[in-house]
Amino acid sequence: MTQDLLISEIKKKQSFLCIGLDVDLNKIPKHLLKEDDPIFAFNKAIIDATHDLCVAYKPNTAFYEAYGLKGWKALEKTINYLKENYPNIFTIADAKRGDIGNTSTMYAKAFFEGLGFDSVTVAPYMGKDSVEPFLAFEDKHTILLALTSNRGAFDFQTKLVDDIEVYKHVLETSKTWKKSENLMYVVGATKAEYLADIRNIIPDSFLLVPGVGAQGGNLQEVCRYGMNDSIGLLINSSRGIIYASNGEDFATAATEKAKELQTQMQKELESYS
Ligand SMILES: O=c1ccn([C@@H]2O[C@H](COP(=O)(O)O)[C@@H](O)[C@H]2O)c(=O)[nH]1
Repeated sequence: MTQDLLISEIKKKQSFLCIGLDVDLNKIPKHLLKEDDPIFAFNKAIIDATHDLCVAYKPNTAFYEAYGLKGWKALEKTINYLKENYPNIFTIADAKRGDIGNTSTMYAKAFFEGLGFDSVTVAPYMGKDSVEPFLAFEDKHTILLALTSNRGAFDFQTKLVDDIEVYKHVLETSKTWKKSENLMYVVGATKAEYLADIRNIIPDSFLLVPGVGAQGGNLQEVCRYGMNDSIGLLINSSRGIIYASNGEDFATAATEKAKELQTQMQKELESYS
């Protein structure tokens, strides 16, 4: 999916919401556990109930890998369901991959060709030759971890190297890589105070921003410092939407939570334009 199509969907839906499909069988409604494939049944219901309100879905692969072959099959069914029914929705495999070049190529093939995701999250730690194999894929997007939402982000990402924070090195250096136009970046909503500096380095890139809701990030603050002329933001919420209720009404409860965020996003879009 091209970035232009993503931007036009954001404008059409007045939403830059990404919904995280982090399925935990201990948290989904009990009545779904008797389905053949409870993970897919849950995802299908959530997607059908929320697709009008969001522009992206982000399954975190850990939640599928944890259930072995059944989990991986549920992930495949979920992405196929999205592609067949809602082809204009942007899909993100939150897999945080990255390895030596030939291995990265295989990871990229697995997520872009095998599963058909539009994008995958990648860790920058192993450098240029570990990321460029992902960037080589046409109309696919590599979402590089820049400044993450967790406390551990301060262990390395904000440390100074040559008087510059490591996450700034990641942003500056990655801009020099081949096909860097296919890059987007992860910046945690809990790090909104860093967004002005980040926008000085990468004014035009899309940011995937997890950490609103359960992690305490503030949507308005993220918009104030992170939005650009093409909006440039995908704000993710996972648990806050998909586990709004664990009863029979879980899908309606997810719609309501997604609607709350979409309404706030619409207000931000109106005040920005
Ligand atoms: O910096 C990061 C990078 C990734 N994540 C992932 O996003 C979701 C957040 O889920 P919530 O339930 O909305 O907190 C989850 O998959 C994380 O692994 C992140 O939180 N921060």
